[in-house]
Amino acid sequence: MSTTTPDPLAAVESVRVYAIPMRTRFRGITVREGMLLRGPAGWGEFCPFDDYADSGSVPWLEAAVEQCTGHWPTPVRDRIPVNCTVPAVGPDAAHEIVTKSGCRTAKVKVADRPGSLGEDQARVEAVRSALGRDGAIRVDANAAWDVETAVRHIRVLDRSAGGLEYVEQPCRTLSELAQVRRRVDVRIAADESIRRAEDPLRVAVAEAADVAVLKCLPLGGVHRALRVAEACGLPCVVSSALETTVGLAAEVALAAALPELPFACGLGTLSLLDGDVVPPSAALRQVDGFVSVPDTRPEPDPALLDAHAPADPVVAARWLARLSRVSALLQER
Ligand SMILES: O=C(O)CCC(=O)C1=CC=C[C@@H](O)[C@@H]1C(=O)O
Ligand SMILES: [Mg+2]
Repeated sequence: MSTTTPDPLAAVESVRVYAIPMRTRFRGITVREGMLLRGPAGWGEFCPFDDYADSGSVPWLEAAVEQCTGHWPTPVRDRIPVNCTVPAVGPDAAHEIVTKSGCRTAKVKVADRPGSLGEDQARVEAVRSALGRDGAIRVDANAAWDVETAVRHIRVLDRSAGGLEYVEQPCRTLSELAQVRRRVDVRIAADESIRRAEDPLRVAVAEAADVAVLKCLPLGGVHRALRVAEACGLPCVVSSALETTVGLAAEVALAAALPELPFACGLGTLSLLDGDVVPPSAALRQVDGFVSVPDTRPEPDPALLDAHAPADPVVAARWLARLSRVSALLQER
């Protein structure tokens, strides 16, 4: 017997495509693209990175639909401590990013390319000099190392940093993370191991990591991410997926609702984008290391939506086609 599942986009009233340049190349991205969906509860953001196939983009769509049709859980805090994010830039630029941010925690991208250890050390040293002794430094290797390289580089970078708060995703697999974790004195955080897992609710991350990084858009929404937090049983850090204020609002809602928030969150990322879709007064920008939890939903400014619409119609057509394929997959589930 076949059952008809409802069209996931049935409640969506309109969609807009955006293309916003990045201030600095980040994660290989120079222009952040995505879609905004308007529904009865407000706006949602659908913005899977290019390396997410259609099946991996389904949770991103679930998150967008949750945003524009659902409700947020009750917040337990009214502001979120955040880290500044330092891309793979030179030491002077890294120093300036940290100083200008006012944040007391910095997340530094490392292992951007093979043979980058010397540059990584210089970047981390510059970040320490900008933060002073009492700031916290974490590094993110985005799964670039094998176990031996990870152990060696983590020890070196821990010394350069004068102590690392944690290392995010040093290697690809959970078993590699567990091996590294047994051999270094620095905490290990899992990001891709959770957000790219087939079933994030069942990832046995406890042996492999000390901290779980949660991004609610790739995890299928705020409510699903809260269940992942509970299931993994680790302290959680909420980190953005480089969204505009619309998607960032969901990440902030997650961080606001988590029962415990022992570390700063990676939610100061609006400064990486050269533009936003809401007026500056409503932008979820960090100030002195905190993002305030808003009590209203983000409302894009029509003029900004127009200003950030992609100039090339091929880009909009590509996103509309992606939305339609991913929503068909979601409907099949
Ligand atoms: O956590 C932060 O400080 C900012 C967000 C961030 O670093 C990332 C956002 C999205 C994709 C990424 O490759 C990257 C990450 O790996 O955590
Ligand atoms: Mg990461």
